[in-house]
Amino acid sequence: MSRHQAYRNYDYENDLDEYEGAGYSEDDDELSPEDRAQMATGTTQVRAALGTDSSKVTTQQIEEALWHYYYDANKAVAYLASKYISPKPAKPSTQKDKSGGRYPKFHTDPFGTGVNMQHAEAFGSKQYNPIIASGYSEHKPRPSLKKFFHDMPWLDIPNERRTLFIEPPCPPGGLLGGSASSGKMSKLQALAAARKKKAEEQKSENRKLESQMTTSSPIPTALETPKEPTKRTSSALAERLSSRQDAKPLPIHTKTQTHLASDTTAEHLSTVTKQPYISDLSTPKDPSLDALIAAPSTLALTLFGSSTSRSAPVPRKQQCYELPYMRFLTSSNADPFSEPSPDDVVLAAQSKASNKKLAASAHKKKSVPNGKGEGLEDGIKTLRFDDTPLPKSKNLDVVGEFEKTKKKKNASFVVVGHVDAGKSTLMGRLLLDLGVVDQRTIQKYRKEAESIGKSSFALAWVLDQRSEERSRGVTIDIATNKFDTDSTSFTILDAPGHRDFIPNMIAGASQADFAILVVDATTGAFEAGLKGQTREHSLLLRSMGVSRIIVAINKLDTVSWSQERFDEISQQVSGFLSATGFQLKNVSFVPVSGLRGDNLVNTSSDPAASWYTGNTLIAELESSEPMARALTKPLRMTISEVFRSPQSPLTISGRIDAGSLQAGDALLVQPSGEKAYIKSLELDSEPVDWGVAGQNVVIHLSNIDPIHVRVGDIICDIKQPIACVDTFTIKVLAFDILMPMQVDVHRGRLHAAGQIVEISALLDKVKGTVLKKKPKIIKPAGVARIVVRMSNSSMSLAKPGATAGELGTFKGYLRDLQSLEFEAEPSKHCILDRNITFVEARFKVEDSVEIILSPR
Ligand SMILES: Nc1nc2c(ncn2[C@@H]2O[C@H](COP(=O)(O)OP(=O)(O)OP(=O)(O)O)[C@@H](O)[C@H]2O)c(=O)[nH]1
Repeated sequence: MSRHQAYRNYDYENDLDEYEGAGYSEDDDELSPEDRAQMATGTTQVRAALGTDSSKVTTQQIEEALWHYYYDANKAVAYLASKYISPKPAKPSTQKDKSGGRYPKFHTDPFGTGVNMQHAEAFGSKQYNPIIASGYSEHKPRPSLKKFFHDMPWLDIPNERRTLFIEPPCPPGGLLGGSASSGKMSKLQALAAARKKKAEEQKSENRKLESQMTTSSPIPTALETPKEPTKRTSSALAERLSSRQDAKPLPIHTKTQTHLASDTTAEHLSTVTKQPYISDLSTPKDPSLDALIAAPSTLALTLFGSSTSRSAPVPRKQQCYELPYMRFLTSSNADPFSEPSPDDVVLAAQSKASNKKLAASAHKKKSVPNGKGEGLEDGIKTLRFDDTPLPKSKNLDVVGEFEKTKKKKNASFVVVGHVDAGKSTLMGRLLLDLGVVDQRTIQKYRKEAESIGKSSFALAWVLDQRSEERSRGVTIDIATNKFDTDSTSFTILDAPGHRDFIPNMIAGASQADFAILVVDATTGAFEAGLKGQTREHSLLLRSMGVSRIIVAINKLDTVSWSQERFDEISQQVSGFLSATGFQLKNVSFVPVSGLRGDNLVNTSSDPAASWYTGNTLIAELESSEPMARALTKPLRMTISEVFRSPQSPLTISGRIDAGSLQAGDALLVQPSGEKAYIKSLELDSEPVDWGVAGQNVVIHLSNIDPIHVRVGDIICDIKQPIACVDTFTIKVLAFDILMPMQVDVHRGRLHAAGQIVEISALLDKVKGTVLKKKPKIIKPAGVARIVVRMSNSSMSLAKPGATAGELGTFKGYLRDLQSLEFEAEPSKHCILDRNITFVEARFKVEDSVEIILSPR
């Protein structure tokens, strides 16, 4: 039987019956062998001590006495002698225990009340003795109490040695009842006493003054003398109120009065509130008011003590008690708001300081020759209330500094491809082989992955850090990591392959110099990918201006390193990429196995892979030139993260697309148009003074409210800011039928609803000349110039993990942006609200464009 079953089957009633003694018998109280031995020895000793008198007591009586006195033969003898051998006459009845008087129950409380049974009997309190109540009473002579307790000396302490309970005195006034008058005073107490004395003096002076005023001006104010009470007010109460008024015209807190002064009752109430209702109660004018004053409760007496000596009977009216510590409130501190608070003091000092500034500025203006008195006005305008000091700039020649440094190249690459192509595993393995991640970590990941049945994902966990990504086995957001080779400092941007997370892939691609397109060589998987995200990602890369692609044909171990499979895939992908607009000289193919690490850092040792003699993946990465940096162009940086850091409540990060920046620079955040300052900045977690195009930097901003800064916004040069537009003209290559229609406009993680409002012209694909003006429709593969207008309401931020539904679908792209002209209309500035995105002609700077249109 299980433990649970045992509990279920347990017969509580039966057991409780037994416990309560329904079947109680003497046999149940058998003595232990040790008790028996002690009892036998004790009995012998008692009989010996009693001598001839031992015949007057039974063995049972001896045993009972021994039991009671814990086998102390002497005490048992004394007891037996007094009880049975020479008993005192006429003793109150005694009772026999239910168990035959053999057990200590005789003197103990069977209900656990802690009451000594014999003691209770002595007081004649039958309610404590259930034995008597249950009919077990027995008339037996009992020893006197004194005698009975003779061996308990603590009950017979002489009076002079007894502890006296001394009643605590009334609170003397020290905080928490601490001494205020006796003993040596602390400095604090002395200060408090001095203040109190001073305050009392002042108070008495005030009283004198008031009494003089009352006598000299008999015209009472409405608040000082209540009008006739309304009917609702009882006459007794009215009398009491008026008597209070008469009794003490104390200072009035006008704040409380003004609120309620609209009707008579309110006036009364306001008048009451103004009174410190404590002390005047003790001297009611009318003796009938005694009836209204309740006697203090016991609790009040305990808390506050008696206002007079308790020994003398106290007239009721004098039994009114002050609230604790109220009498220590002096006129100087009776009103806690009568003096400025510490905050008020600080504010006053600040306003004084700013007044000084103001005065100085006004003075300056006044001294200007025109003397038209505009100085003060202008001074107020220019007055800066945000007193955060502006960060100081070192005014460095950043480009010159950058060129002086012999730093490694910086390159970012995005890893894209169909879902489960093996992108994260490939990067995890690369980092392991490069020594960026150690074997122990991988072992740990392997163990953890095994525990959730995903052991094959252990390497992917190096980049997939989120628990959701790990449990689902898919990448959700861009994961970044860094590694260095001899020549270059690389930033990995591992993109999600799942179509639901396309916005995150776009965000990653927008920061990349080049891409690794991972293709799954497994039979069927490559074909599925080509219809899916292998194709889509390639198109997006092209749209983002990424021109260099390394195609990693992965999982070749699953096809026994078949060279034919490799060639077949290479051919198909080359054809597709060239059709998409990539130049094949910028595309390379590497056969790899991410899981086993073949051809990543080291050439494959598998004999089946010996046919490949080309570069490893890392060699291909090193040979890839990052995009040309637009160092001397105006500053442009898309914000990829906004967060709070220990250095600043507003920290942003992103890749500098163009230009340069340094600590202390003023920036403009678009589209909010708000100015900010660079407090400090970091590169690779190290504080630096400056940053240039191509670097991923962390910037701590100051002097701007965080509400003006969002992910996807652009940081730009304050003198050459980016223009915000809502209508723009672009040249597009149509992948689908194109006509005046609703579209989604995407830029990085931002997107906005838009509309093709006009098709200006059909263009020649090669020469770009106009073939037809204002065509109604453009067929797939046609090139056209169109005008797009964005709506002002649908711009939104694509949160990490946002699904395609939230962003609109990417069913097809309207153009290849490589050779586009971009004709933004700066006259139509985006000033409607923050929901309007803006478009920038970035491709003119770096030959890359971030705008994607998708049909709605
Ligand atoms: N046999 C074999 N399996 C591999 C190889 N590379 C990856 N895999 C397996 O492919 C599965 C998916 O790997 P991931 O690295 O998560 O794929 P991914 O492309 O990053 O997935 P998403 O980012 O979610 O699109 C895992 O079970 C890996 O173990 C390889 O070279 N050989």
